[in-house]
Amino acid sequence: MAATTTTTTTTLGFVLPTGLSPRRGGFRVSVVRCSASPLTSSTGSAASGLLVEKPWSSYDARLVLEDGSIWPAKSFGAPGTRVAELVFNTSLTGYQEILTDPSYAGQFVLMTNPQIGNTGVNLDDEESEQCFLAGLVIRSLSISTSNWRCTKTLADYLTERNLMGIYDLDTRAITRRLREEGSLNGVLSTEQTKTDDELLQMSRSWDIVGIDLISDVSCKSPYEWVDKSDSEWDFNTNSRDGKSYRVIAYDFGIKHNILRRLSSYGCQITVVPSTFPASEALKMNPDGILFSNGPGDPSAVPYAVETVKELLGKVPVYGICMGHQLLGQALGGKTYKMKFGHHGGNHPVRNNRTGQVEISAQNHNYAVDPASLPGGVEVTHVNLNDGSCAGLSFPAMNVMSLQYHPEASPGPHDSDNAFREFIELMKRSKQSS
Ligand SMILES: NC(=O)CC[C@H](N)C(=O)O
Repeated sequence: MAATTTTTTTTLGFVLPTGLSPRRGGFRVSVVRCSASPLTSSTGSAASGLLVEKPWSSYDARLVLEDGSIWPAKSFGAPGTRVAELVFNTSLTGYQEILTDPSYAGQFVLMTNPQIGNTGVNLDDEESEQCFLAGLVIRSLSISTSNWRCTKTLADYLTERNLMGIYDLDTRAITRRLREEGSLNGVLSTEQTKTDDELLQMSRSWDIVGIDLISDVSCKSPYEWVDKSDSEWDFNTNSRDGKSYRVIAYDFGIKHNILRRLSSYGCQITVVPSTFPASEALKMNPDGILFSNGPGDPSAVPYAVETVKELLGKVPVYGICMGHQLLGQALGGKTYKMKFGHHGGNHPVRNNRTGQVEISAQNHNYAVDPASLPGGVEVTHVNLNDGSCAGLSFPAMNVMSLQYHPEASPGPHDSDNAFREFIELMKRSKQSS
């Protein structure tokens, strides 16, 4: 496939057919073929300083976005055709944790870090048993893999898990487009028999909004979780009181590091499916309940909101990400879809109670609208990039929640203290009962 068949270069670095010009909010044409790689030449010229293409790699894949742009690329995972929503992630490290975060179900993740794959993959950095995301989009795949924990290359890992991955496309230009136009649906395909128009129609006739994605990623039956964080990676250990708390964790797509952190803080955890009845959870006499992260639209899972409502006020609860959004709704608030969401390990959040700023790990496309919340519900944390709600508290019902990821994995650990706050909440509630 030719990398470029166009004649007009735009300021964003991609090229358009003659006579076309880009404009904010979309394109006048239905199909625009974009430059695959402005830095790479398939003919190769060492003298001109350009990278020389490897003879064995070719542009065998396409990413077709719903705005009509087409991005030729090279595939390094499984073959096939997948439709999903494209989001960009600004984390510099931790691609394996991102690949195994179930909250990415229904999405292609584009990494803004230009080179991925350097450290390969290992058995320790998994955040769930499976990869639920629809595919990985990167600028450059590292040609060498080097890490003492590495057991295989990223390409082999994706292929074994039947996951699509593409590289050698202009991820900066695509990221700018997502920031200007908002998240876009797209189709990733290695099938040469499908026309650009067919793929474009596929991307335009699919929508992530309104779909229940948590039922596919949640566990099917309850289980006990005992693993703690590896002592080599653990920190903050002085703040633990050594007491044990019984916690039920609703699995809407839970990341393992949430469970490891709770366990390290002294919790005995039973993980239950998203459909587990509230009455059954209460019969287990927990000290607290955690509502986990999870993929997709929080207003598409009313049954989960009902479960949260039934538990409110009966036992201390803690919501993380999807769990926070479900709590927001259960308290009477509304959630909305953000323009392009927050995905990365560099999001500043202000804790309104302490005035301190935490750099946090985030991954969400929806948020709770603070104006829709009833009196008594306090916005405890604010995302400093855009002022959106990043945390809630409703002391009258022992509720606390965060829109972001105190468990990091990947990302900074500034917010780990939130697990201790949940322990304090359970302790206070136990003492007063
Ligand atoms: N990490 C999560 O829990 C994601 C929450 C929700 N699915 C969103 O995209 O906003």
